[in-house]
Amino acid sequence: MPTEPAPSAKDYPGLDEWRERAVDQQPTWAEHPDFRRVVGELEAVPPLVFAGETDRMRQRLADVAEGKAFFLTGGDCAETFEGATADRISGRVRTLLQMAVVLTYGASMPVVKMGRMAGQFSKPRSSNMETRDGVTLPSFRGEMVNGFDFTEASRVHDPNRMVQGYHTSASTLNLIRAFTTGGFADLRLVHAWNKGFISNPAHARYETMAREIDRAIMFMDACGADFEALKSTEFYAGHEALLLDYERALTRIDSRTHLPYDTSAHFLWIGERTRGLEDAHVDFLSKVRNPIGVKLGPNTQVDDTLRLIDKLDPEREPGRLTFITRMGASKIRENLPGLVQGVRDSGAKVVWVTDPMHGNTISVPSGFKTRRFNDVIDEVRGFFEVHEALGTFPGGIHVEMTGDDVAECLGGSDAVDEAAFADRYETLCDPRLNHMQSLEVAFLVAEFLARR
Ligand SMILES: O=C[C@H](O)[C@H](O)COP(=O)(O)O
Ligand SMILES: C=C(OP(=O)(O)O)C(=O)O
Repeated sequence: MPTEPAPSAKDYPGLDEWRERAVDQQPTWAEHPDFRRVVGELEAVPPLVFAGETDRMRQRLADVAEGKAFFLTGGDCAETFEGATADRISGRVRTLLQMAVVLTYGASMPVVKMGRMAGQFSKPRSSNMETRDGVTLPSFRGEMVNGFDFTEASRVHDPNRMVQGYHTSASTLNLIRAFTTGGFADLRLVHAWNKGFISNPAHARYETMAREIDRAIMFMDACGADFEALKSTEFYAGHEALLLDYERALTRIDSRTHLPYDTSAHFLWIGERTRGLEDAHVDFLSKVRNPIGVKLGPNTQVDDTLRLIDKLDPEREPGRLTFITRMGASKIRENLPGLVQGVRDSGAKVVWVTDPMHGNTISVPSGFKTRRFNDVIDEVRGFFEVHEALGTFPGGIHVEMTGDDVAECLGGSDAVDEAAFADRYETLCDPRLNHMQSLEVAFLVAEFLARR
């Protein structure tokens, strides 16, 4: 509860130092006539999350760092404003709840659940420009920056989109909170979460597991157990902290601790393309109290990880820092061990998470970007093998997924093939696992975890 008025973030020493550093992947909107007004508006809006919630998440992640819990993250590659409907949000939340149940039941381990949701509206891109049929326009950078339509007007970087991003995040988060605390996430509804999804092998396997959970609950009920704890669940929101104008404008000084928190989400991560040690993103996130993540690609050196730890987690606080590795299936077994070993030997307690999506993107001749389900699984398997060999804890998984029956990643036991892309490829950026592929990944991870 607030005790005394908190100072303004503007006066917090060092919080704006990032402005003097190199900053990559940003929109070109500083000269836009609405830019200053929009930033002022965002500096005045209510925070999206309470600082105390982010502290609680940091504690939960400290359990992951100690090997006592598992960290599950999933959601769209790029959220869309139009996609923030009750059906779509509930589909993603239900799928994540199902994945979490599979993991909790299969591995007897608490799961920290986070949606790449309520803020995942900006994207780093390989190229600033996109050319189609001889016409070149700025690349799509997420709906908080510009539009997906390939027209000059739509591709303009418009700061007003940040306000729409904030409001869409607020309504998404509101529904997530309603779902996860208002009865929808009650573990006794474990069957109901499966309803409405297309019937398939993973769906059937989930049904069988849900029946076992039902029996266990009935048994506990007969023994007089108290089910209060089953009625709701903690669910966190995170996104890539890419747009520093937005993240800084939503940073508030917490009235309890008098420290800065980025209140746009509970958890923020720095992408592979913007994790330069002396650069703006690392500097800015080093100043906020949220639990934070850094994506690590295949070229990461152990020295990079140690220097990131010094900068982002100087107190070596378990739960503060998560490394999200995205090496690619063919590289993880070679490149990950040195990093894990170096970090372990330094005494730092970070959370290790695998993102088996971003190192496995391919393009097929028809032009679609996709990922092979087998590569995704192979990277997850490699992640578990490396940690097993080193005696460290494989702390979590981070996937791009949706509750919808899309066809964007190839394979799975109800095999998606390229022909299906024509009708069911919906992502605006990178390909996501569909509902069934997501459940399949969860069953596999549960098996790997249980085997430990
Ligand atoms: O999600 C990650 C990146 O934004 C994405 O992979 C970039 O894709 P691009 O290489 O097509 O720009
Ligand atoms: C851009 C992303 O990933 P990476 O930084 O690993 O490329 C992402 O997760 O959306």
